Amino acid sequence: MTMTPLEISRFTETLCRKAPVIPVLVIEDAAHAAPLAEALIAGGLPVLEVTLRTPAALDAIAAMSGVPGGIVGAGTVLTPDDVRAAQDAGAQFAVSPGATDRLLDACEAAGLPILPGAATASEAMRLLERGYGVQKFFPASAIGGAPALKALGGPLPQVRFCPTGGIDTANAADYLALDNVLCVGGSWVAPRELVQKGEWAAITGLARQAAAL
Ligand SMILES: O=C(O)C(=O)C[C@H](O)[C@H](O)COP(=O)(O)O
Repeated sequence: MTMTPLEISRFTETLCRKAPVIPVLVIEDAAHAAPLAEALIAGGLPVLEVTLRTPAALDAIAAMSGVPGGIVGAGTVLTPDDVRAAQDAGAQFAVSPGATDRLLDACEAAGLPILPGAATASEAMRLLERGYGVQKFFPASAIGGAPALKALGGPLPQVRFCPTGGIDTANAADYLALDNVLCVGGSWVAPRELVQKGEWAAITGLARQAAAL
């Protein structure tokens, strides 16, 4: 079923309001997917983004989709093929570092809500013109961090963001304090080493801290 940009924006706004942090997950072994999802959900982070950057990503999305209480999406969605593959695997939403018309067309046609990325006023305006009032701000810290996002909020207060890229416990609160920030995305809640070692309780601890931000 197709979705309009407005319907997509409503969906992504609800998604971004579920918890202050969306974990960005790079999964190398699909066997880690279900326990990792359980650990993050137990810590209070139900919205999970699995980046399509590893061969295991689609299997990981499929495995995580079976975990109760979670909402699993695909990150690094770049092409219409990615949109199809993510949806087939069970992804309920897509996240992209930027946005192209081809990608947005594919998501709308497939009815896969997308959180499209913007890094400048012109990119944010272009998305807004098409009906996307909820956007990812990427790569957040490298392009000026919370002060840059606050400045964008002056002329563009109607755009709400999920900043991602270089965010961790030390700076997440600076972003979350802004009126135009709904939530932040970050990989810090699922460090590679803890995932490799299967230290799920430690990951639940990090999730709990993030959920309390
Ligand atoms: O490719 C995408 O769609 C992404 O979502 C990229 C991520 O935003 C960053 O890779 C997360 O950045 P860190 O939290 O600094 O590790």
